[in-house]
Amino acid sequence: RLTGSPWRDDESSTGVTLCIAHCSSVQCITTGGHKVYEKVGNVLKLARKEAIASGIFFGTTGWSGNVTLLALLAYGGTLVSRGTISVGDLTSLLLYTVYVGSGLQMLTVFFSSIMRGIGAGVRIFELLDRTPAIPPDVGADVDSSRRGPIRFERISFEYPSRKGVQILKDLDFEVAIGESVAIVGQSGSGKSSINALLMRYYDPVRGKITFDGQDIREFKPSSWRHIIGVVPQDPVLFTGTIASNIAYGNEDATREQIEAAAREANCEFVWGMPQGFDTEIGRLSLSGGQRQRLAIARALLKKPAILALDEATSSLDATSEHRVNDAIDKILRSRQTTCIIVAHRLSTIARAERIVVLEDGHITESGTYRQLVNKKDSRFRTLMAAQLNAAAGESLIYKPPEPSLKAGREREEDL
Ligand SMILES: Nc1ncnc2c1ncn2[C@@H]1O[C@H](COP(=O)(O)OP(=O)(O)OP(=O)(O)O)[C@@H](O)[C@H]1O
Repeated sequence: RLTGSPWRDDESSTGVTLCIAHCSSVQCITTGGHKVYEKVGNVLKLARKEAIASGIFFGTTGWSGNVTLLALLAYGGTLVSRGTISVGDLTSLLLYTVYVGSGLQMLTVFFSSIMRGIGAGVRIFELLDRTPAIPPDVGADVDSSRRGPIRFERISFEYPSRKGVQILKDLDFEVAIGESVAIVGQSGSGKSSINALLMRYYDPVRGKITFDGQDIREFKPSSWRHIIGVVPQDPVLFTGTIASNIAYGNEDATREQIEAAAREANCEFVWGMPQGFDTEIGRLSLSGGQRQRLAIARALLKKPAILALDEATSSLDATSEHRVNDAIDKILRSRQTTCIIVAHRLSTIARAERIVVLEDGHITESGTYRQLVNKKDSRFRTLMAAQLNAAAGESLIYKPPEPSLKAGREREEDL
């Protein structure tokens, strides 16, 4: 209780923090931010309680201090008038009492500040003391120049927070060096979970993932993650310059390397900015497509052995999607990097050399774009029916990317 403050009320303070962080969503969903007022109201109630409690405490101590002084003055005055003590004695006594009293009062203020500090510290230390299920610095280092196939061997997986719900069941597939594989499936089929396992945010319940024949659990997670470039659906930017955002995680990168990665990722918009790579940006100060391309540049700067694209084009408009797909194409064409692409958009999926269909936690279909599209009653066709029909209708308008791969050539004939 002593270490508490209104901000120790986790539910309310987390609610307020979330509401402020996502204020635009809150405003459009609740048309007036009622939730924010509700949460702020809760915090305000607690703050009022705290203010009343400290008001009573400081009021009482201040009042009793003053009453003590007056009593001393009255009693001391009578002693002086009787000649028992001198005026000097009384003055010294009063001064000492004032010093000791104000010292004690400062001690109580200091004490309450310390208690608040301890309260805040406890939360931080609770977090720091948590033992990660996957220690980030235990295991063998992975040489950043190492290349090899990735194998998902009979993987079964369930989230620790949802025991008993199997997300992946006996998942078995391989991605060769430099190959690009698109994972397709219905929403919630477990596509992103495959990436989460690859990144070792979680370990499978059964089975193993191997890289170059070695179980990835033998690698030090921080070192393993260093050879993987990730482009998520909603990339996070940090407050700082564009250059520092691209170089995030690669602090030793030179300006030339940063610019080369930006060029490869089609970040031409950076050169159009008044301060170029030194332009200061915030969390959301670029468009979705620009953020996506910046994330691709960030991933490319690592020269990753594996590139995991997780719905990188799902939320983009046609122009941004085209620019991002073009950047992805350049990577696929170089064949230096093994690519695992989780995507919903046909235009992105069709760029991969091989497509695997994920259903009910395992792979139900695998093949090139052409094989799956031409296969009668294929699951891929059912899943992509709407987009395939739209693509068929627009086949005269839709221009597929430069076919650098065999699969690309096949796909071009089909679209
Ligand atoms: N952190 C988590 N804890 C518990 N369950 C989760 C977690 N993340 C995802 N899930 C559940 O796992 C299942 C698969 O989720 P996943 O995100 O892998 O699907 P997805 O195929 O990528 O979906 P989408 O295409 O909509 O992104 C879903 O049922 C989801 O509710």
